[in-house]
Amino acid sequence: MHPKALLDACSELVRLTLKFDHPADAIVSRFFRENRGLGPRERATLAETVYTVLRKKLLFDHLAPSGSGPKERRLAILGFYGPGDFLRSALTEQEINWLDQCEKVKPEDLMERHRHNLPEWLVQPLKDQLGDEFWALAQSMNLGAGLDLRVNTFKAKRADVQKDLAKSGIKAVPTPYSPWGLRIAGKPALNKHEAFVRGDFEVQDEGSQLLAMLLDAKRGEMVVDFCAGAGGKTLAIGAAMRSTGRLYAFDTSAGRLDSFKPRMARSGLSNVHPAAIAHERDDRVKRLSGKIDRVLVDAPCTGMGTLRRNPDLKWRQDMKAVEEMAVIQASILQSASRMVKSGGRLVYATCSVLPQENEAIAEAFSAANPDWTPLPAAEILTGLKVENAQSLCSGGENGGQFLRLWPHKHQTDGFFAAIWEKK
Ligand SMILES: C[S@@+](CC[C@H](N)C(=O)[O-])C[C@H]1O[C@@H](n2cnc3c(N)ncnc32)[C@H](O)[C@@H]1O
Repeated sequence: MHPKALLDACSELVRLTLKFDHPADAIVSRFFRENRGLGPRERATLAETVYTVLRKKLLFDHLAPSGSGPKERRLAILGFYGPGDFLRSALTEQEINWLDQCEKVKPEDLMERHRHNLPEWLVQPLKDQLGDEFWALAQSMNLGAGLDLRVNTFKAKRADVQKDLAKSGIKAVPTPYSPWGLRIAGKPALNKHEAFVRGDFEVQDEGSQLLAMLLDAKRGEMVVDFCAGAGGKTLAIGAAMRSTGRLYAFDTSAGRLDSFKPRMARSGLSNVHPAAIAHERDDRVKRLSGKIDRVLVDAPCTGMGTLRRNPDLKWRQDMKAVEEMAVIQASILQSASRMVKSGGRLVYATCSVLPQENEAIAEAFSAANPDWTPLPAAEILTGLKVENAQSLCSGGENGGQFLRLWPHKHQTDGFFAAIWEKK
């Protein structure tokens, strides 16, 4: 595609995304469906340009007014993903001069907000938790996420998948914490790879793998993944159960559960039972009261731990959304907990880095439910032979109570988990 046409397409996609009326990934996918002639490199340029604009929106909004032409074009120029010469061949002389000026701006000349590119409502809760480390987090949140795989241990061994990938020139190394994970260099297309089609692996962040591990589901048990969505963690749990017992995958979104079906077929698991529920007090849930060995509540959340992948979320939410989410999270956790039998395990997890959705929910649950014993995440993970498990945790008397993953420290998305055992 001619550079000018590609820049025009980038500007149009920036314009569509900045309406914030749908999630950015849905808008990008739709644009690709409607423009089927786009090749893989053009798609990469379009997607990365839009994501850079979303990540650095405050900086670019600050720089854009000094240029001319439609605002979305100026933003697309600032965020353009590709060689500088290629971009410049699409620009007018005036635009080239403006871009040169923008590229000379030094970070020390910028205000804080133009450096961290985070909305004010999110900055203070992060600074309160992290102090000086806030800047390392802000920086890591404004970079793209890496690519992790979870080996389907029901079908394959990690070392064999690693060798299979190497044969096709894909470099993969074991993830530092999850015994199921491989970290891939770069972003190779994997969905047509033989090992993927065979169901030997799924794409899954190492953090999500650790959440599934905390449930520690065993062969033959009755287990519920309460907010199963497209089933990422369900598949990990099902493989840990060696396709035995019964694993219910509940979600209020039938659409998400539908997209789980092809993944389930690939995985070879026959113990998974997906079921759409109307809400957390659905009759299906009530019927299982006191019957389940382990329940995972991977609760809906603001997703503030996933800004590397979903940078639009920070502009589409606010503190009011966090507070509303907390009410839903508490209600789901309370309902889901009723299914657990005596001696059973409950795990509450989010992909948020905000204490309102994490520690506050877990501590309120513990206070209101004295018949539950909180279990320390660090001990569970150490027992499962996760190296340096303590470094993944925080809270409680010795800092090992909750799983607390951070992009800048652990190269995962931001995740939280709390665990209890029913007395
Ligand atoms: C964080 S996502 C789950 C991701 C999924 N566990 C995975 O690993 O791919 C949260 C899910 O909760 C579902 N959800 C929202 N409200 C719910 C409710 N009241 N009961 C059960 N699921 C709910 C959403 O549809 C969404 O799929």
